[in-house]
Amino acid sequence: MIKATHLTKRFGEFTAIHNLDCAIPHGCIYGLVGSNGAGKSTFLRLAAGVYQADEGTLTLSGQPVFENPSVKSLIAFIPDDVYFLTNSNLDRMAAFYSATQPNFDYPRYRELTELFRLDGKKAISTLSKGMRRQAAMILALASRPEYIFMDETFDGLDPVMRGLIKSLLCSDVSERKSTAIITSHSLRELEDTCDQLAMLHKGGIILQNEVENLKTSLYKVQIAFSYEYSEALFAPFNVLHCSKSGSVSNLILRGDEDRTREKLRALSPILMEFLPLTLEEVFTYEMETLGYSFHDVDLQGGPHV
Ligand SMILES: Nc1ncnc2c1ncn2[C@@H]1O[C@H](COP(=O)(O)OP(=O)(O)OP(=O)(O)O)[C@@H](O)[C@H]1O
Repeated sequence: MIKATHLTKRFGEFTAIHNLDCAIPHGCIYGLVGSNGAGKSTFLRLAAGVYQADEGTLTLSGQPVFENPSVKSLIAFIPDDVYFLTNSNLDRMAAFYSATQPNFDYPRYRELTELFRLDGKKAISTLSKGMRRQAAMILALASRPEYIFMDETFDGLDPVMRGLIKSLLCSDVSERKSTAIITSHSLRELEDTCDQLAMLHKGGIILQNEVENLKTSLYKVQIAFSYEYSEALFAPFNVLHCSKSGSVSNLILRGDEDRTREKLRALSPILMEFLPLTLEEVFTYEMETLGYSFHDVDLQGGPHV
């Protein structure tokens, strides 16, 4: 379990992470989505023990991580600007990792190098940005970490590589019960990989939930009646959003779907259709109810509502 309690990090007068709480269970892929400057990298650096919190705590399996080498040795951290030893190649980096990471797995390293078709002898300085990201991922997965933290990992990767990294991450987490935190600007990038999603905004988590709960928490209903009616007809329902055009209303609803269907049917509609929402739509409406606009957080691949 990764647990942050009232976590706060300041840079001088500026508070980058403010009173953040979260609990991430073992075997979970936790997606942290947020706009530029939201605090994603700062949170990951706190989780990886690179930064010390100014207030609050962050623990991995109950242990503080800052200046705690035994806990740090269980972590693989891929920062947004991946770092390698100067004049190094992947094989030399693997030798370095095997000396510092207690679970480094050479057969797995070779398997992954072949899978990614990277030449272990080639100088890292000559690899493309995307290839350097792949190299960092190989080293991270071959380290057999208990915790894997990836900052903007899919940036600069082509769709095939993105798919490969996502599937390797998912199988690693499900087979070994490791725990992953991945960050992105794009909700769409994370939704097919993560078990839980959190929206970070100005250093605080404003919305977090399991992806399955998010997907089923809200639904859209298109409904029409032959008689004159106003939006007051829907007062008994948990309506987050209603728009009416002629006799047809589009409703965004929360609550038990079967019961809602039954109650709406009792109003004798001439048309009634239940439609699923995309995750982006769910975030949009959930954030609206919290007083935020999805557009304020300025995510790439914004909502289509
Ligand atoms: N070392 C630092 N010194 C001063 N301010 C910092 C430092 N690191 C981060 N910040 C500030 O903290 C805020 C959060 O930065 P952070 O890098 O965590 O955001 P982010 O969500 O990862 O952004 P991006 O998506 O652009 O990478 C920003 O306003 C940034 O300027």
